[in-house]
Amino acid sequence: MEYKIAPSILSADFGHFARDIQTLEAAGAEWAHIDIMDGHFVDNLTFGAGVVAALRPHSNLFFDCHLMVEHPEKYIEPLAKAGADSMSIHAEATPHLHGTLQQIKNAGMKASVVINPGTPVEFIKPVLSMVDMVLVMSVNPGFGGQKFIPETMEKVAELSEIRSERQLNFDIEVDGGISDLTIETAKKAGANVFVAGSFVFNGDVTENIYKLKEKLK
Ligand SMILES: O=C(CO)[C@@H](O)[C@H](O)COP(=O)(O)O
Repeated sequence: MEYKIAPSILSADFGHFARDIQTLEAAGAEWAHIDIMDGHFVDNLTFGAGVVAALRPHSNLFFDCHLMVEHPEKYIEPLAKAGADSMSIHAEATPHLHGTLQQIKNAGMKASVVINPGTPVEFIKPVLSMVDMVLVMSVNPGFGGQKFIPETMEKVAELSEIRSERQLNFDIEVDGGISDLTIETAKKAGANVFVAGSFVFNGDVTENIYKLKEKLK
């Protein structure tokens, strides 16, 4: 599995997204992680497909959109049109998980399922054969700058085992509290895509991405 750093623009300068996303690309980040929050599923409100569409002409990065919203199905068409590459939806957010993931794939995007720290892997077993990625939240969703929850890595290890047992192919992404101190723990558990917000944007972005990549060698 290829390792990927996916900086979260939740910690970027909201007045300069285009500039900051170009800095990420120049610094060697593989993906841009785009946190879409509706103020209902989580207590924070960010932006929607309009901002994704506005950023698309400024970057060739893979746009990894993490939907922390109720009714994620309503965002599929707008995000596909906006140029999103991937859409990650919370297992806790819809009673129609399988159908919504299928709709995402039909719209031409990669489909990913997300689980909160309190949600077991068991809950998403029925969709593992159809997803491109599983995102394991290593903090409770809604805000950047929170402390990494190490227990969530047990779920990363469990997913990694299921993947090899069932000969599946999905990426495993971790999100929340990832820094140069925690990334190795996530890597050892079996993750290959690492979201980092505050660690990347607090200080020199290029240097911070380099520090994360060094830990993956
Ligand atoms: O989805 C979220 C928060 O809900 C994340 O993507 C955060 O943006 C990660 O921020 P840090 O924990 O790396 O500061």
